[in-house]
Amino acid sequence: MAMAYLAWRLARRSCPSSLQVTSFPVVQLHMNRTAMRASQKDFENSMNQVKLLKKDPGNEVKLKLYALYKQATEGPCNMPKPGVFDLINKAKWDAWNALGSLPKEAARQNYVDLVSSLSPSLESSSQVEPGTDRKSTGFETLVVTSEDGITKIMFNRPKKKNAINTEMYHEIMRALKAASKDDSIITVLTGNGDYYSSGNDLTNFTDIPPGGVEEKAKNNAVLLREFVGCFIDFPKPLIAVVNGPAVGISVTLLGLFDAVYASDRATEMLIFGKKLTAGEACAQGLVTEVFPDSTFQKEVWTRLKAFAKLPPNALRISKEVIRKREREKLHAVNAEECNVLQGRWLSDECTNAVVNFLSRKSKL
Ligand SMILES: CCCCCCCCCC/C=C\CC(=O)SCCNC(=O)CCNC(=O)[C@H](O)C(C)(C)COP(=O)(O)OP(=O)(O)OC[C@H]1O[C@@H](n2cnc3c(N)ncnc32)[C@H](O)[C@@H]1OP(=O)(O)O
Repeated sequence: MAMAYLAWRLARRSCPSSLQVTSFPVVQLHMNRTAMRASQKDFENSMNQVKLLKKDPGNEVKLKLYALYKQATEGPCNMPKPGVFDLINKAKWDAWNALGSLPKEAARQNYVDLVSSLSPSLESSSQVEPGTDRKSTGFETLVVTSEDGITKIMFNRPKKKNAINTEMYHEIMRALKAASKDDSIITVLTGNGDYYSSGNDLTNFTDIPPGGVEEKAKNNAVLLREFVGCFIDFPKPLIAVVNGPAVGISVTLLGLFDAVYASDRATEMLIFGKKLTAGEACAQGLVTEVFPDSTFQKEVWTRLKAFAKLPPNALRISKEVIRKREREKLHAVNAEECNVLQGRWLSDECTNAVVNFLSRKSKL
């Protein structure tokens, strides 16, 4: 973690204005009424599409749809918690409650995204013009969509606060590689639910291979180096839309983004065991701009859509000019950090921290 922070400081030092340089001209746009209606219309279309589904999407998806619908129409869960034996209502309550204070607008968007991911047959009935809104399937832990020149990679483990498990590390790398080659202009990372991400999934440390913990630590270090390397080498403007609290590696990675927009609901950015509010992270240069949660999605996506209309080659070339001066150093710091981490993962301090977290429920 310390070294990732160093990478961030290094990036900022060697290019003090890098956030600004690739944070594009400020375009003052306001959500117009057409856009707001379209969003509500998409939501209504999606509700109709759900009724037309030919295949049962399964209980987990149905619960997600239920929760997002309730959140989008009524806001945060306001029902008393059902008793333990009332299994169905308890599952519904849990799903809704897990969305925390996710804004209605974001819930509506997530509902639309989820519905359009459910069946390829829906796409033909969708009113979206073919080719303007594409969803990549084949991801278990992400929802990846491409629309209006923006590829959106959304962490999609809201019940686990978007903790990054091994599968998600691999899928993020795959999604970034695909986004670097697709026809989108900018790429956005964001989280589904009330968290941006709670960082490394601590259960990653529990699956020990036959070679023991040393082999595990070594494999993790190799993978982590490749993972962070994908962010260092990503060629297009990369934007983080930090919709809620962010922890650990999800925070340290922010230094490698070109712009970071945070909701003021991201009250916790855990770094070095210290909590920063989004405003404090902004003052430190880790976040580009903070928005009130009530207007966060609207303001940020309006801005991003405007960025995506900027000349793509100029954006890429600007990023390359900046990044090439620091790329070598960033890779060197990344390699060093992964070596240090490989040792730290074998320490008693790390084992104790993981065991404490994983056993905390049994202590209650
Ligand atoms: C490339 C491949 C390499 C693979 C591995 C090595 C990579 C190493 C990367 C670098 C190393 C470290 C950097 C880090 O990211 S360290 C930070 C790790 N994160 C944490 O310590 C946060 C732990 N979580 C919490 O403290 C809390 O959950 C919370 C985020 C403050 C939220 O609290 P809450 O009370 O609101 O919600 P809670 O009930 O705790 O959580 C809901 C469910 O989500 C599960 N969960 C949350 N975070 C994690 C996590 N990080 N790992 C695993 N599981 C997590 C939690 O257990 C609950 O699950 P359940 O409902 O009990 O089933």
